[in-house]
Amino acid sequence: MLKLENLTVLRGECPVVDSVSARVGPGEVIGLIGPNGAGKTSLLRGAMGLLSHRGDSSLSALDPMARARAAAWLPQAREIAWGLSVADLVALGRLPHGRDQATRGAAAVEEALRRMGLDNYRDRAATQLSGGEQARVLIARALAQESPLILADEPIAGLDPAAQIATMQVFTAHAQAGGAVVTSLHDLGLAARHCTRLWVMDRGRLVANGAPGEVLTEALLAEVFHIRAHFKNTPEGPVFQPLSTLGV
Ligand SMILES: Nc1ncnc2c1ncn2[C@@H]1O[C@H](COP(=O)(O)OP(=O)(O)OP(=O)(O)O)[C@@H](O)[C@H]1O
Repeated sequence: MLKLENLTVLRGECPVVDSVSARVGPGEVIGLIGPNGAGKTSLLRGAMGLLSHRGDSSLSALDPMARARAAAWLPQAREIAWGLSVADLVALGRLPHGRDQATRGAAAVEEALRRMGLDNYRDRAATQLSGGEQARVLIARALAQESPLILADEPIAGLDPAAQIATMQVFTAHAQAGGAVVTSLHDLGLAARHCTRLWVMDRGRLVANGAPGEVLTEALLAEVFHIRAHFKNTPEGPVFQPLSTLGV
């Protein structure tokens, strides 16, 4: 669903993502983790073809409409400027499908509103919602797009705990229905619990790529995140708790 080959992303003249190669297949929820400035946003934007890059991303070669049908992009900046109703804003996710899918489109919008718990918000002006509510509307817009792949940049930042878990569960459901998600996030506990695989970025490089239990080692947490943490596999899934910072 996504293939990155030696993807190097430039900000101006400066490479901020260094020769990343990775693949995403159906059924995967990839958690893209790493410290501030590690290159997570740049990797996602480069993969979408939104930043100048060297190397290849299977998405960047597509024309914009085909790319939007292949992948929904949820950027980190989530200010809503248009005073549309929530339902109309979520319906914008259908644009890549043109007019010929009007019936399917209405159903997809309803499903997206339901999944993000927005049924009772449909007629509200999106600009008059709280920050977390607006974030849920934008996730719903991405779901309504019905693209097999979702690339999301910190989609759960600013959501309350229930909405964070619900969103990760929505991503899991999307993957289990044959899609895939790549989402950056800073909550390593949610990453460990809800992601099938983690990509760890550090100073522009992909330094680990594997199952949460394999990746979140004491050594990696110290080296990349400069923290000490408690990690335990429980019957309810992995539990991860950062404990203290380490000197850098
Ligand atoms: N517009 C820009 N121009 C130049 N350099 C930039 C620009 N935006 C980001 N950078 C630099 O690129 C590097 C990677 O930034 P990026 O936003 O991809 O990191 P990130 O891992 O998403 O960080 P965060 O967790 O803070 O969101 C950083 O060193 C940052 O300073």
